[in-house]
Amino acid sequence: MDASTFPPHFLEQLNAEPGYDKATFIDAHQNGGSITSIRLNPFKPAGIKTDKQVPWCAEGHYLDIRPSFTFDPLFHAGAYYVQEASSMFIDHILKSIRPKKEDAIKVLDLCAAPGGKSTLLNSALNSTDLLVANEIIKTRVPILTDNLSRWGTANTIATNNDPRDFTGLKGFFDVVLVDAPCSGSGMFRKDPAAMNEWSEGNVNLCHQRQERILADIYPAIKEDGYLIYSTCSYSHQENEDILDWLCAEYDMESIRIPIYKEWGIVETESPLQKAWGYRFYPGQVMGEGLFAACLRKRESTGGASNYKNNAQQKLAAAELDIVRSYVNEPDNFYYFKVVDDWLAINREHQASLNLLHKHLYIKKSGVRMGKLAGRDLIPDHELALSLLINKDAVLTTSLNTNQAIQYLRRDNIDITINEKGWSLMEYEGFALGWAKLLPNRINNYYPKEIRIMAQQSS
Ligand SMILES: C[S@@+](CC[C@H](N)C(=O)[O-])C[C@H]1O[C@@H](n2cnc3c(N)ncnc32)[C@H](O)[C@@H]1O
Repeated sequence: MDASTFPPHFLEQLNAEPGYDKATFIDAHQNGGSITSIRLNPFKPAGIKTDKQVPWCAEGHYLDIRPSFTFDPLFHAGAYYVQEASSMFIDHILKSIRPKKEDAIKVLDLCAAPGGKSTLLNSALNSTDLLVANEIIKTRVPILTDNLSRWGTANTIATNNDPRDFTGLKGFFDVVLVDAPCSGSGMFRKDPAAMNEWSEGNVNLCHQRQERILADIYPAIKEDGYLIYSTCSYSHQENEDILDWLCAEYDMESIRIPIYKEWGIVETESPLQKAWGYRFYPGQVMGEGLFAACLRKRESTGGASNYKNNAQQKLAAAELDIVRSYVNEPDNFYYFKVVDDWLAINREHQASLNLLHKHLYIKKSGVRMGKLAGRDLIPDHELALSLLINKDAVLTTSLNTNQAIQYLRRDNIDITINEKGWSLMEYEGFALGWAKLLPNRINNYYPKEIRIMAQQSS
């Protein structure tokens, strides 16, 4: 890749951007190779050996070689997420604005699929904090809910809404992340084909869409709450100009995020309002292109105090007892039914859930536990991957690597087991899903939609 490979006018525009160094940038695109990084799940510590830590995220690690994640059962168990390192800076922003996790907060990840930043935010939250992960595009919701399920927590709600649907939730969120759809130049190194999509016209369209999204979501931020804004674009129009527009249009204050010089991140100020932003250039940081900024809302746009709603479903006590027996510390959860499915969410979020139901199209809430058939629970995949499952209440089967791959392919598993009934299928102590053990065979219940389809190269 040389300078002539970039789209016309792209490098010219970059020349004017703060902190940009042409030679380093082009060299990183020509010779930089690809950087592999993962982020460990703090709720599923698996003792994974890694090479070097991502400086701005304690759970982020670089790998010297890119292994085949598809054929690693721990990946499917949710022990880690494969994430580009610069994106993990959002963790640093959240921890900077909330150094102590004292009062519970409500966080919205507005543009969430496939869920990289949702699982990042979730890792930094307590179970008493709520994370709402929203994705506007329906076909992108399943990957988001799968990734949240793998992470295993019961304090998340996934929704499928347009940003304007949140206007009824005035002042509801303490923190809103808008990881905006953008022109994507920050991903050129990873995905050179994205260069064909880039044009100045598209940058302008992205800018307009970003303003629309932010205007729609602004009322849902609480007074003194925070907006974290990020893009994977280098364009001023999508970054500093957006900060200028936000500060001019609304009563927002820019928040300066502490960074170390060694990290290689460029701190910028927007031209008019002097709002701080953070630019990541490949070659200067060990990661791809990113822009991030944080602002505090200084005004009230209504809401917040009215949000009390404790509508309770009538649940049969005998059924509830069965469901609770599958849960560690069952008093920590609120149980409810959606059609025949039982679900559980950290109990602090009952009122939020009821309220969100009135405004949004909910695609996942807490953990789906399964259906009752008489006194038996037909367990759901989400329950297997969740942190709330009481392993003393179920059979467990340990699989070696080959058996785990057979299981994840939804194939027959070469194993002899003498027990009968639903069994949690585990690899190195981490649950992968369910199987039903029958006298002469094992029924593999790994979900079809996420089974491994690829062939392993020898
Ligand atoms: C940069 S991606 C999000 C990546 C995600 N935050 C992550 O870290 O995994 C932007 C997301 O915004 C969504 N999107 C596209 N148009 C949108 C709109 N008008 N309003 C809200 N979200 C939109 C896209 O479907 C996409 O999932």
